[in-house]
Amino acid sequence: MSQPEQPQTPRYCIGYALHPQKIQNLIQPSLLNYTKKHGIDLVHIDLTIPLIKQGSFHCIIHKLHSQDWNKLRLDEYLAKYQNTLIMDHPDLVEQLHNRVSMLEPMTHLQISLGNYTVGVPKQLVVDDNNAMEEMGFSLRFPIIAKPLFVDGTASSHELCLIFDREGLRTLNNQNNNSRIVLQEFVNHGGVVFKVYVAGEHVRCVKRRSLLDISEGKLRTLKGLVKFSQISNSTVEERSENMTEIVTEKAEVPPEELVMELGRGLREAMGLNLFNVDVIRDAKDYNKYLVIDINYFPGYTKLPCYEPFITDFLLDSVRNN
Ligand SMILES: Nc1ncnc2c1ncn2[C@@H]1O[C@H](COP(=O)(O)OP(=O)(O)OP(=O)(O)O)[C@@H](O)[C@H]1O
Ligand SMILES: O=P(O)(O)O[C@H]1[C@H](OP(=O)(O)O)[C@@H](OP(=O)(O)O)[C@@H](O)[C@@H](O)[C@@H]1OP(=O)(O)O
Ligand SMILES: [Mg+2]
Ligand SMILES: [Mg+2]
Repeated sequence: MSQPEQPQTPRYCIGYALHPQKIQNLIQPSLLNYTKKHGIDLVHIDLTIPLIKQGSFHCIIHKLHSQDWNKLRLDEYLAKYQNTLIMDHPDLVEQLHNRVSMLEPMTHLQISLGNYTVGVPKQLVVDDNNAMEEMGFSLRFPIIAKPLFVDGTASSHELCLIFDREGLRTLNNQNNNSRIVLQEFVNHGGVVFKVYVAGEHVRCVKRRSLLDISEGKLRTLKGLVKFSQISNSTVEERSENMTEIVTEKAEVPPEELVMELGRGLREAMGLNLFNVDVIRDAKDYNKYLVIDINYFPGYTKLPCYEPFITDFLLDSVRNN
Protein backbone atom coordinates (compact mmCIF):
# COMPACT_ATOMS: atom_id res chain seq x y z
CA MET A 1 0.00 0.00 0.00
CA SER A 2 1.41 3.38 -0.95
CA GLN A 3 2.07 5.90 1.84
CA PRO A 4 0.09 9.20 1.77
CA GLU A 5 2.35 12.00 0.49
CA GLN A 6 3.86 14.12 3.25
CA PRO A 7 3.51 17.85 2.64
CA GLN A 8 7.01 19.06 1.75
CA THR A 9 8.53 21.74 3.97
CA PRO A 10 9.72 24.48 1.65
CA ARG A 11 13.49 25.04 1.40
CA TYR A 12 14.90 28.51 1.07
CA CYS A 13 18.04 29.49 -0.77
CA ILE A 14 19.76 32.41 0.97
CA GLY A 15 22.87 33.91 -0.61
CA TYR A 16 25.55 35.58 1.47
CA ALA A 17 27.67 38.30 -0.10
CA LEU A 18 30.47 38.78 2.41
CA HIS A 19 34.23 39.25 2.44
CA PRO A 20 36.38 36.18 3.25
CA GLN A 21 37.14 37.28 6.82
CA LYS A 22 33.46 37.79 7.61
CA ILE A 23 32.61 34.41 6.05
CA GLN A 24 35.21 32.77 8.25
CA ASN A 25 33.71 34.44 11.34
CA LEU A 26 30.03 34.05 10.60
CA ILE A 27 29.43 31.08 8.33
CA GLN A 28 30.60 28.44 10.76
CA PRO A 29 29.75 24.73 10.35
CA SER A 30 27.39 25.03 13.34
CA LEU A 31 25.39 27.72 11.49
CA LEU A 32 25.39 25.79 8.20
CA ASN A 33 24.10 22.67 10.01
CA TYR A 34 21.47 24.55 11.97
CA THR A 35 20.09 26.44 8.97
CA LYS A 36 20.10 23.27 6.85
CA LYS A 37 18.02 21.42 9.45
CA HIS A 38 15.55 24.28 9.43
CA GLY A 39 15.04 24.46 5.68
CA ILE A 40 17.64 27.05 4.68
CA ASP A 41 20.53 26.51 2.27
CA LEU A 42 23.15 29.20 2.76
CA VAL A 43 24.90 29.80 -0.55
CA HIS A 44 28.16 31.65 -1.10
CA ILE A 45 27.94 34.60 -3.51
CA ASP A 46 31.04 35.26 -5.61
CA LEU A 47 31.81 38.97 -5.29
CA THR A 48 33.58 39.10 -8.67
CA ILE A 49 30.72 37.86 -10.87
CA PRO A 50 27.42 39.66 -11.63
CA LEU A 51 24.63 38.30 -9.43
CA ILE A 52 22.48 37.47 -12.39
CA LYS A 53 24.97 34.77 -13.38
CA GLN A 54 24.78 33.12 -9.97
CA GLY A 55 21.23 31.76 -10.07
CA SER A 56 18.27 32.99 -8.06
CA PHE A 57 17.93 33.42 -4.32
CA HIS A 58 14.97 33.80 -1.99
CA CYS A 59 17.01 36.28 0.01
CA ILE A 60 20.46 37.88 -0.04
CA ILE A 61 22.32 38.95 3.09
CA HIS A 62 25.42 41.07 2.71
CA LYS A 63 28.07 43.28 4.25
CA LEU A 64 29.69 45.18 1.39
CA HIS A 65 30.77 48.63 0.31
CA SER A 66 29.88 50.45 -2.89
CA GLN A 67 32.87 49.21 -4.92
CA ASP A 68 31.75 45.59 -4.34
CA TRP A 69 28.19 46.34 -5.42
CA ASN A 70 29.44 47.73 -8.74
CA LYS A 71 30.69 44.28 -9.71
CA LEU A 72 27.53 42.47 -8.57
CA ARG A 73 25.17 44.67 -10.64
CA LEU A 74 22.24 44.40 -8.24
CA ASP A 75 19.79 46.40 -10.40
CA GLU A 76 20.24 44.04 -13.31
CA TYR A 77 19.61 41.06 -11.00
CA LEU A 78 16.50 42.64 -9.43
CA ALA A 79 15.02 43.45 -12.85
CA LYS A 80 14.93 39.69 -13.48
CA TYR A 81 14.28 38.38 -9.95
CA GLN A 82 11.95 40.93 -8.39
CA ASN A 83 10.91 38.60 -5.60
CA THR A 84 14.35 38.25 -4.05
CA LEU A 85 14.47 39.86 -0.64
CA ILE A 86 17.58 42.05 -0.34
CA MET A 87 18.41 42.20 3.34
CA ASP A 88 18.94 45.22 3.70
CA HIS A 89 18.93 47.65 0.76
CA PRO A 90 22.53 48.88 0.22
CA ASP A 91 21.37 52.52 -0.07
CA LEU A 92 19.96 52.30 3.46
CA VAL A 93 23.09 50.61 4.82
CA GLU A 94 25.04 53.73 3.73
CA GLN A 95 23.66 55.71 6.69
CA LEU A 96 25.76 53.49 8.99
CA HIS A 97 28.96 54.27 7.09
CA ASN A 98 29.03 57.78 8.54
CA ARG A 99 29.19 58.52 12.28
CA VAL A 100 26.91 61.54 11.98
CA SER A 101 24.14 59.98 9.91
CA MET A 102 24.26 56.80 12.05
CA LEU A 103 23.18 58.72 15.16
CA GLU A 104 20.76 61.01 13.33
CA PRO A 105 17.67 58.76 13.80
CA MET A 106 18.31 58.84 17.56
CA THR A 107 17.74 62.60 17.60
CA HIS A 108 14.13 62.06 16.40
CA LEU A 109 13.31 58.92 18.35
CA GLN A 110 11.73 59.45 21.75
CA ILE A 111 12.82 56.32 23.57
CA SER A 112 11.97 56.20 27.23
CA LEU A 113 10.70 53.84 29.91
CA GLY A 114 9.62 55.28 33.23
CA ASN A 115 12.43 57.66 34.14
CA TYR A 116 14.88 56.10 31.70
CA THR A 117 15.76 57.96 28.52
CA VAL A 118 18.04 57.12 25.59
CA GLY A 119 19.94 59.88 23.82
CA VAL A 120 23.31 60.54 22.17
CA PRO A 121 26.45 62.34 23.42
CA LYS A 122 27.13 65.83 22.18
CA GLN A 123 29.20 65.63 19.02
CA LEU A 124 30.27 67.69 16.03
CA VAL A 125 32.04 67.05 12.79
CA VAL A 126 35.23 68.92 11.94
CA ASP A 127 35.17 70.00 8.31
CA ASP A 128 38.31 71.99 8.23
CA ASN A 129 41.48 70.90 10.01
CA ASN A 130 42.17 74.41 11.25
CA ALA A 131 38.78 74.57 12.85
CA MET A 132 39.44 71.55 15.07
CA GLU A 133 40.83 73.44 18.02
CA GLU A 134 38.17 76.08 17.89
CA MET A 135 35.31 73.62 17.53
CA GLY A 136 36.60 71.46 20.33
CA PHE A 137 35.85 74.31 22.68
CA SER A 138 32.12 73.86 22.36
CA LEU A 139 32.57 70.39 23.91
CA ARG A 140 33.77 69.43 27.38
CA PHE A 141 37.00 67.47 27.80
CA PRO A 142 37.69 64.59 27.59
CA ILE A 143 36.68 64.29 23.96
CA ILE A 144 36.75 61.22 21.72
CA ALA A 145 37.84 61.75 18.13
CA LYS A 146 36.47 59.21 15.64
CA PRO A 147 36.95 58.95 11.88
CA LEU A 148 33.73 60.27 10.27
CA PHE A 149 33.57 57.47 7.71
CA VAL A 150 33.27 53.84 8.69
CA ASP A 151 34.47 51.90 5.67
CA GLY A 152 35.30 48.49 7.12
CA THR A 153 39.02 49.28 7.37
CA ALA A 154 40.98 49.02 10.63
CA SER A 155 41.73 52.75 10.42
CA SER A 156 38.04 53.64 10.66
CA HIS A 157 38.18 52.11 14.19
CA GLU A 158 41.27 54.08 15.27
CA LEU A 159 39.96 56.48 17.86
CA CYS A 160 41.62 59.00 20.08
CA LEU A 161 40.93 60.27 23.58
CA ILE A 162 41.76 63.96 23.94
CA PHE A 163 42.28 65.50 27.36
CA ASP A 164 43.01 69.14 26.65
CA ARG A 165 43.66 71.88 24.07
CA GLU A 166 47.13 70.54 23.47
CA GLY A 167 45.62 67.18 22.53
CA LEU A 168 43.37 68.87 19.98
CA ARG A 169 46.37 70.70 18.54
CA THR A 170 48.34 67.46 18.23
CA LEU A 171 45.41 65.74 16.53
CA ASN A 172 45.13 68.70 14.20
CA ASN A 173 48.81 68.49 13.28
CA GLN A 174 48.82 64.72 12.82
CA ASN A 175 45.64 64.59 10.80
CA ASN A 176 46.08 64.55 7.05
CA ASN A 177 42.74 65.88 5.94
CA SER A 178 40.63 62.92 7.01
CA ARG A 179 37.29 64.00 8.36
CA ILE A 180 36.77 63.56 12.07
CA VAL A 181 33.92 63.55 14.56
CA LEU A 182 34.58 64.98 18.02
CA GLN A 183 32.32 63.45 20.65
CA GLU A 184 32.10 64.17 24.36
CA PHE A 185 33.43 61.31 26.46
CA VAL A 186 30.81 60.29 29.01
CA ASN A 187 31.84 58.42 32.18
CA HIS A 188 29.83 55.20 32.17
CA GLY A 189 31.39 52.72 34.61
CA GLY A 190 33.64 50.93 32.12
CA VAL A 191 30.91 48.83 30.53
CA VAL A 192 29.29 49.07 27.12
CA PHE A 193 26.00 47.35 26.34
CA LYS A 194 25.81 45.88 22.88
CA VAL A 195 22.27 45.53 21.59
CA TYR A 196 22.19 43.05 18.70
CA VAL A 197 19.24 43.31 16.35
CA ALA A 198 18.14 40.83 13.68
CA GLY A 199 14.67 41.95 12.62
CA GLU A 200 12.33 41.51 15.57
CA HIS A 201 14.96 39.54 17.46
CA VAL A 202 16.89 41.71 19.90
CA ARG A 203 19.54 40.70 22.45
CA CYS A 204 21.76 42.72 24.78
CA VAL A 205 25.22 41.72 26.09
CA LYS A 206 27.88 43.46 28.21
CA ARG A 207 31.40 44.24 27.02
CA ARG A 208 34.42 45.97 28.44
CA SER A 209 34.80 49.65 27.73
CA LEU A 210 37.04 52.58 28.57
CA LEU A 211 37.26 53.24 32.28
CA ASP A 212 35.89 56.42 33.82
CA ILE A 213 38.08 59.50 33.98
CA SER A 214 37.48 61.45 37.18
CA GLU A 215 37.81 65.24 37.29
CA GLY A 216 40.94 64.79 39.42
CA LYS A 217 42.47 62.32 36.99
CA LEU A 218 41.64 64.58 34.06
CA ARG A 219 43.78 67.33 35.61
CA THR A 220 46.78 65.02 35.48
CA LEU A 221 46.19 63.74 31.94
CA LYS A 222 47.83 65.62 29.08
CA GLY A 223 47.46 65.61 25.31
CA LEU A 224 45.88 62.60 23.69
CA VAL A 225 45.94 58.82 23.64
CA LYS A 226 45.06 56.61 20.70
CA PHE A 227 43.10 53.38 21.02
CA SER A 228 41.08 50.95 18.93
CA GLN A 229 38.73 47.97 19.28
CA ILE A 230 38.49 48.33 23.07
CA SER A 231 35.17 46.50 23.24
CA ASN A 232 36.30 43.57 21.15
CA SER A 233 36.52 41.22 24.10
CA THR A 234 34.00 39.92 26.57
CA VAL A 235 33.83 41.36 30.07
CA GLU A 236 35.55 38.30 31.51
CA GLU A 237 38.66 39.05 29.46
CA ARG A 238 39.26 42.35 31.24
CA SER A 239 42.95 42.59 32.16
CA GLU A 240 43.96 41.55 35.65
CA ASN A 241 45.59 44.78 36.75
CA MET A 242 42.29 46.63 36.54
CA THR A 243 41.22 47.14 40.09
CA GLU A 244 37.54 47.80 39.57
CA ILE A 245 35.27 44.80 39.27
CA VAL A 246 32.82 46.86 37.35
CA THR A 247 31.42 44.78 34.59
CA GLU A 248 30.03 41.86 36.53
CA LYS A 249 28.13 44.28 38.71
CA ALA A 250 26.76 46.33 35.86
CA GLU A 251 23.08 45.78 35.28
CA VAL A 252 21.97 45.42 31.67
CA PRO A 253 19.32 47.98 30.69
CA PRO A 254 15.70 46.89 31.25
CA GLU A 255 14.58 44.44 28.58
CA GLU A 256 11.61 46.60 27.59
CA LEU A 257 13.92 49.54 26.92
CA VAL A 258 16.31 47.37 24.90
CA MET A 259 13.43 46.01 22.80
CA GLU A 260 12.02 49.49 22.27
CA LEU A 261 15.43 50.79 21.17
CA GLY A 262 15.89 47.90 18.74
CA ARG A 263 12.40 48.28 17.32
CA GLY A 264 12.56 52.07 17.09
CA LEU A 265 15.92 52.13 15.32
CA ARG A 266 14.95 49.32 13.00
CA GLU A 267 11.92 51.25 11.84
CA ALA A 268 13.66 54.61 11.69
CA MET A 269 16.62 53.30 9.69
CA GLY A 270 14.74 50.72 7.63
CA LEU A 271 17.44 48.18 8.51
CA ASN A 272 17.27 44.74 10.10
CA LEU A 273 20.82 43.63 10.81
CA PHE A 274 22.79 45.88 13.13
CA ASN A 275 24.01 46.38 16.67
CA VAL A 276 23.90 49.42 18.91
CA ASP A 277 26.55 50.38 21.47
CA VAL A 278 24.89 51.87 24.52
CA ILE A 279 26.44 53.34 27.67
CA ARG A 280 24.86 54.45 30.95
CA ASP A 281 25.76 57.94 32.13
CA ALA A 282 27.59 57.60 35.48
CA LYS A 283 26.32 61.04 36.52
CA ASP A 284 22.69 60.23 35.79
CA TYR A 285 21.74 56.55 35.98
CA ASN A 286 18.46 57.20 34.20
CA LYS A 287 20.27 58.30 31.09
CA TYR A 288 21.47 55.87 28.44
CA LEU A 289 23.45 57.08 25.43
CA VAL A 290 23.91 55.49 22.02
CA ILE A 291 27.52 55.95 20.91
CA ASP A 292 27.81 53.69 17.83
CA ILE A 293 25.67 51.64 15.45
CA ASN A 294 27.26 48.94 13.29
CA TYR A 295 25.86 47.21 10.25
CA PHE A 296 25.90 43.38 10.31
CA PRO A 297 28.13 43.03 13.37
CA GLY A 298 29.82 39.92 14.76
CA TYR A 299 26.74 37.88 15.73
CA THR A 300 28.94 34.87 16.50
CA LYS A 301 29.85 36.58 19.76
CA LEU A 302 26.29 36.03 20.97
CA PRO A 303 25.69 32.76 22.81
CA CYS A 304 23.48 30.53 20.61
CA TYR A 305 23.83 32.80 17.60
CA GLU A 306 22.71 30.01 15.25
CA PRO A 307 19.01 29.99 16.26
CA PHE A 308 19.10 33.80 16.59
CA ILE A 309 20.13 34.22 12.94
CA THR A 310 18.08 31.28 11.63
CA ASP A 311 14.82 32.38 13.27
CA PHE A 312 15.30 35.84 11.80
CA LEU A 313 15.98 34.45 8.30
CA LEU A 314 12.96 32.14 8.47
CA ASP A 315 10.68 35.01 9.60
CA SER A 316 11.98 37.12 6.73
CA VAL A 317 11.60 34.64 3.89
CA ARG A 318 8.22 33.35 5.10
CA ASN A 319 6.82 36.87 5.26
CA ASN A 320 8.23 37.99 1.92
N1 LIG B 1 31.15 59.13 23.89
C1 LIG B 1 31.77 58.14 24.51
N2 LIG B 1 31.91 58.15 25.85
C2 LIG B 1 32.53 57.15 26.48
N3 LIG B 1 33.11 56.10 25.86
C3 LIG B 1 33.02 56.05 24.52
C4 LIG B 1 32.34 57.05 23.77
N4 LIG B 1 32.43 56.74 22.47
C5 LIG B 1 33.12 55.60 22.40
N5 LIG B 1 33.48 55.17 23.63
C6 LIG B 1 34.26 53.96 23.93
O1 LIG B 1 35.07 53.66 22.81
C7 LIG B 1 34.67 52.40 22.23
C8 LIG B 1 34.76 52.50 20.73
O2 LIG B 1 33.94 53.52 20.25
P1 LIG B 1 32.96 53.26 19.03
O3 LIG B 1 32.08 52.13 19.38
O4 LIG B 1 32.32 54.52 18.64
O5 LIG B 1 34.04 52.83 17.92
P2 LIG B 1 33.99 51.78 16.75
O6 LIG B 1 35.33 51.73 16.15
O7 LIG B 1 32.86 52.13 15.82
O8 LIG B 1 33.67 50.40 17.49
P3 LIG B 1 33.07 49.02 16.90
O9 LIG B 1 34.20 48.06 16.93
O10 LIG B 1 31.98 48.70 17.89
O11 LIG B 1 32.54 49.32 15.54
C9 LIG B 1 33.26 52.17 22.75
O12 LIG B 1 32.94 50.81 22.75
C10 LIG B 1 33.39 52.73 24.16
O13 LIG B 1 34.14 51.84 24.96
O1 LIG C 1 34.88 41.63 14.12
P1 LIG C 1 33.53 41.10 14.43
O2 LIG C 1 33.07 40.03 13.50
O3 LIG C 1 33.34 40.75 15.82
O4 LIG C 1 32.47 42.29 14.15
C1 LIG C 1 32.79 43.66 14.18
C2 LIG C 1 32.65 44.12 12.78
O5 LIG C 1 33.69 43.49 12.01
P2 LIG C 1 33.45 42.63 10.69
O6 LIG C 1 32.02 42.68 10.29
O7 LIG C 1 34.32 43.29 9.66
O8 LIG C 1 33.88 41.27 11.02
C3 LIG C 1 32.83 45.62 12.64
O9 LIG C 1 32.53 45.94 11.31
P3 LIG C 1 33.24 47.11 10.49
O10 LIG C 1 32.71 48.37 11.08
O11 LIG C 1 34.71 46.94 10.69
O12 LIG C 1 32.79 46.87 9.09
C4 LIG C 1 31.86 46.36 13.56
O13 LIG C 1 30.53 46.11 13.16
C5 LIG C 1 32.04 45.88 14.99
O14 LIG C 1 31.13 46.54 15.80
C6 LIG C 1 31.80 44.37 15.08
O15 LIG C 1 32.06 43.91 16.40
P4 LIG C 1 30.89 43.77 17.48
O16 LIG C 1 30.20 45.12 17.56
O17 LIG C 1 29.95 42.69 17.01
O18 LIG C 1 31.63 43.41 18.69
MG1 LIG D 1 31.40 50.41 18.81
MG1 LIG E 1 31.39 50.98 15.11
